[in-house]
Amino acid sequence: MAKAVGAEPESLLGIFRDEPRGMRMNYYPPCQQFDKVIGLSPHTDVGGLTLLLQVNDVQGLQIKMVGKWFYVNAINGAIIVNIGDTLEILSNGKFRSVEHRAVVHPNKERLSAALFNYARENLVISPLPEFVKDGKVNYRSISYRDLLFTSQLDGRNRQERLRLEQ
Ligand SMILES: O=C(O)CCC(=O)C(=O)O
Ligand SMILES: [Fe+2]
Repeated sequence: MAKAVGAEPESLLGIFRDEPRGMRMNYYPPCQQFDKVIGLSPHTDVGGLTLLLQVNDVQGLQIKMVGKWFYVNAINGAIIVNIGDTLEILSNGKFRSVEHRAVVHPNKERLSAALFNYARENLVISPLPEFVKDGKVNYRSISYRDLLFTSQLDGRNRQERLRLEQ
């Protein structure tokens, strides 16, 4: 990703190397009233990259694009890679975190496992100079701690609040 903007890979790698990882296992029981409930509310992940596996190959992950929800339809056993808010800010918006949610299946249970990579807890996150073209900084700085603790399941609101007016 750093190479995509002509930067040294170390500029991004250095931020996540040897830092904590988190893993979440999600279990979604089947629900006949699948159109009236939600498995996991719309949100973006907070960290760098998320590696996500639909453990028992039941689809349920959806992403929002141009105001509409779409199934991801992942290949069986494939790992889905999502971009998180930290990476969006570091990359000055070159890579955008994806708003996603999980829906439930009417008669199949669903399992997913997500591996998150986090930044150093005392890091102040702001766009890396390598990603700032023409001096245009698109995001306010925020401590990683504050970003983490303002995390809520509220769609893309968190990083939209950090975007600077153009
Ligand atoms: O179950 C899924 O496919 C999504 C899980 C997820 O978004 C998460 O754990 O952050
Ligand atoms: Fe997520």
